[in-house]
Amino acid sequence: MKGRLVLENGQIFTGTMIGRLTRGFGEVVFHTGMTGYQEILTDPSYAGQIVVMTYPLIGNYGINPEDFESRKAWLSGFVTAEACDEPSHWQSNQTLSDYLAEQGVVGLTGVDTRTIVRIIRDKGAMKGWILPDVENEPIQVGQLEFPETMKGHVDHVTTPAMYPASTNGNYHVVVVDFGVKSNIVQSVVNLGCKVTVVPARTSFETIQSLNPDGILLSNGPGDPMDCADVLPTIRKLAETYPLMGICLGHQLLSLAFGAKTGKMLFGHRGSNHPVKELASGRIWITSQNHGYAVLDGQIPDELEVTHINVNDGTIEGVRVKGLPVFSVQFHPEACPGPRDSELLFETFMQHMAEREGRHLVYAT
Ligand SMILES: NC(=O)CC[C@H](N)C(=O)O
Repeated sequence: MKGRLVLENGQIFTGTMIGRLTRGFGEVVFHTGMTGYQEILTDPSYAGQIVVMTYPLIGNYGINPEDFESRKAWLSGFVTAEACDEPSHWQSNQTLSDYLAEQGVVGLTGVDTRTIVRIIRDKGAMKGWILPDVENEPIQVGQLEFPETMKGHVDHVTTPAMYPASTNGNYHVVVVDFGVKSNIVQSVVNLGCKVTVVPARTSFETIQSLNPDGILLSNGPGDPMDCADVLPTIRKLAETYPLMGICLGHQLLSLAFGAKTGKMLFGHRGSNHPVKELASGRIWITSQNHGYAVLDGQIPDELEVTHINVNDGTIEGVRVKGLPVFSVQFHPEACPGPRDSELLFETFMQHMAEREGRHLVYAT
């Protein structure tokens, strides 16, 4: 079945529908990863978005039971130049299209993705619809509605109730779930931590009653200012415990200490974004997925910028001066990779150990 991607600016792209043959609406963004589509499909940060893959062949290693980042696909649509229907990988048990269909997500393939990327790079991320072609009826762009896409997603994707992700370990980490990728949880479990995942709007008192050694603020979808109500809690957590923030968690920590965030023209979504660690001058290649950023030039005295993006100079990490509290805009859990910045989880462990006056001891 033929289908179309209709951009808010009136431009229309024709392709073949895959996955669920339905309508999809969202913010149209592009991702430059050659691999990692399974992680993209199941990363809750993409809720409300239609993701266009710039790499021309997607789906060639299929879908496997190991690489999910959450229990389902959250995004509104998925667009490729070519979607492979005959995957080859020893772990694969499903095609991309079958997975999308099972998850109720619409896909469009055979699309001129290069042109879409050029439009988005030029004009910025914009809203769009994927629509099935009904008997070649012309699409009346003027009659389509393009409502707000970046609000309300965190409440949708966060865990409805607190749960233990690992019940023993030397340190107890509470992960505040704004839409957490499972490999963020896994990264602290792998370091031997006891981990409890709590809903996004859990109070300071409830978290305190869990007696944590450290707090991890997760990634998540939408505009960080949509979570403005949690900023006082985050500030209190940061003033009480060692804390690490990732992506949305980084934006929320920065906001809690008085920084400002803003929407980027087209964001960073890919697996090879170079980031400079300012203290060492080292460059890390990182996985990224964000459309907002902490604004430069308005950093309050309490914060220090620790990392910047090499391509465009945007802020990629901050720390709170005098506290064992830091956050990064990129993804140190590195799924699907690269693993350059994984050591940040060990820094977080070190902070928890120092708070206890202990030497860092990994559980065996
Ligand atoms: N991966 C994330 O946590 C994304 C953060 C935020 N939703 C953004 O787009 O900037």
